[in-house]
Amino acid sequence: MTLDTNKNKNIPYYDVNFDNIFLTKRDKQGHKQIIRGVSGNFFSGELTAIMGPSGAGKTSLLNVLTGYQISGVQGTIRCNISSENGTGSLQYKKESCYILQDDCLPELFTVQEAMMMSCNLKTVGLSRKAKEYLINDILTNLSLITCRNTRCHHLSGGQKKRVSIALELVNNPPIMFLDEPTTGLDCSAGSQCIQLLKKLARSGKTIICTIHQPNAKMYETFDHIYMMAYGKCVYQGASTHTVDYLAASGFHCPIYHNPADFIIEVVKGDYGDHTDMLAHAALEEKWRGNHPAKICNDPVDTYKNSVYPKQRIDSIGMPSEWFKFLVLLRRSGVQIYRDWTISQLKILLHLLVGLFLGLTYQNCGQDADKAVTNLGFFTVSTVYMVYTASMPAVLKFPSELCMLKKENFNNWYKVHTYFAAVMLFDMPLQVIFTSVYSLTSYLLSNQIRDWHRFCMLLLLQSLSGMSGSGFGLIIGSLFNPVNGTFVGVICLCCFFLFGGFFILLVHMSKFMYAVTNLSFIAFTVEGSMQALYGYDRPPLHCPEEAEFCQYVSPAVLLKDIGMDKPSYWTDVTYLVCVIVLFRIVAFVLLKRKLSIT
Ligand SMILES: Nc1ncnc2c1ncn2[C@@H]1O[C@H](COP(=O)(O)OP(=O)(O)OP(=O)(O)O)[C@@H](O)[C@H]1O
Repeated sequence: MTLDTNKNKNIPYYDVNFDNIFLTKRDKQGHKQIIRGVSGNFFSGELTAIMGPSGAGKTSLLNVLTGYQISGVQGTIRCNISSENGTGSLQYKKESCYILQDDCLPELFTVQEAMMMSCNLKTVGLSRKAKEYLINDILTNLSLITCRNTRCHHLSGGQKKRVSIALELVNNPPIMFLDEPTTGLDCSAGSQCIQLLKKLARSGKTIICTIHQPNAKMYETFDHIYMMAYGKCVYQGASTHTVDYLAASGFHCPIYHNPADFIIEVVKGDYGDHTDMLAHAALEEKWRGNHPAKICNDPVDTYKNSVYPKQRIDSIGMPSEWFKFLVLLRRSGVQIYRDWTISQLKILLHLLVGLFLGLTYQNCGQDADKAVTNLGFFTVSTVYMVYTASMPAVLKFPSELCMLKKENFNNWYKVHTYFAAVMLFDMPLQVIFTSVYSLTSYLLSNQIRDWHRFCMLLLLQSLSGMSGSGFGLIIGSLFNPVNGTFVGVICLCCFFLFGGFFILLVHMSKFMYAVTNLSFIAFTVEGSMQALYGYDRPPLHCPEEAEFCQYVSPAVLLKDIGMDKPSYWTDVTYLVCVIVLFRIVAFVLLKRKLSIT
């Protein structure tokens, strides 16, 4: 279907046409029909508002039109992209962007930095100067130039909304969907936002947004109103035709009454249930405004000095996933550096805890009388490393999910690119944290001065930290932060129980001993004891004040606690496998979470 015939052929104009759309969702009572056979046309150059009372199905319709919601959808969505080059839904998704209600901005970055990141992730072939020029252009047009150096978490609600729009404008998408862009904004910021959208629409874009009861002036700004009630369309036409439409259906809008308020009152049922009658009346074409709305002759007059005069940005192309990986890697690095709670504070805490535990277990390392206490020290150290690595990881995905969902859906990057960048930063960070803790506690607890053994211990402790963070990522992908913290702690307690200290391996039944194979903590403790007491370590020192030292011989100690098999490298291999496995599972779960709609 070609909806557009007389527009400038050099510039792609995309109209969206949908026909007989149904959306059914399952809930406890069975199937619930949320959208009930709606159809319509949204033209380029027009600013369309999807309106309706709360629960009418506005967001659901937007989710369906954007492709955000796939399951339970019936009907057809067409866009003249498909009729032009046959690339269908993929191309439609590429040409459109969806700005969700929550802004989900990179909080620790300035507006300028966030824009540059968006540019780097969505454009290729532009010099840095050209990118800066483009950013300047967009920020000027969106009145954001004065806050370009402000970090996103310091922006006002209206500024945040405009930054969300600015980030998507970088690659100049011809179709823009926005879910409640004025929610949370005051009257003037809301009007400013709608004026901006109108300006963008006039540059040739198809702009569709959901909106809650706008004031009369804002209502008139919209070219096209798509009114919904109870999952049906009860009016589609120009905002200026609303009063006439309602009058033709027998509802007379009082003078000085906001038509937007009046039509909502009518469709909500304040004057009786007339949904079916209005749904039928809404099929009439005559209420539609003169479409398509007049498009500026110069399509880039929104961006007067644009670096893309009369040229679509997609002709410049998208960067490779490798380049995006590098951009995301840098973003992760800057984020870690700027968030002092996940970098500087953690290093300080690891140092302090290392001092505290080192002093608590002072002189346990070489004292034959305190050999079993030393086993406690390694268990506590492993518990500490695993716990401190896993709990932040439990919160990692939930805290970034909003931004990840938005950016991934709008084709900024693929999930595996994001995941790889995040993981690459996580591992060296774990090694740094572990080194700070291990070195301090190792020296203070007076362990054997053998750097080879220390390095073996460090390797194991680092691997246990990475396993812990992998475990945390799995929990974070499965549960929300509250449930995740709870479930995570319970699972870790079970792992700790089978760690080989709270109950010695030699005191377990065969079955329970086999269960310890599931605990990566058991492997870490065993490997640590092997590293420190194995490999023909000379006899331990028995202090004079002790009457009898049972464990002068390290080999006897290892035998008595059931860790005498030389298994250090097996333990290392096991932990490496656990790290890989946990991360693969976390990735699959994250991908699944992002695709559930
Ligand atoms: N997963 C679901 N299971 C069952 N019902 C659902 C589900 N998701 C949405 N609904 C129902 O679908 C209807 C439409 O929801 P939607 O969010 O699209 O409404 P809306 O018009 O955007 O409302 P609001 O203006 O309040 O945001 C509501 O009645 C809602 O309760």
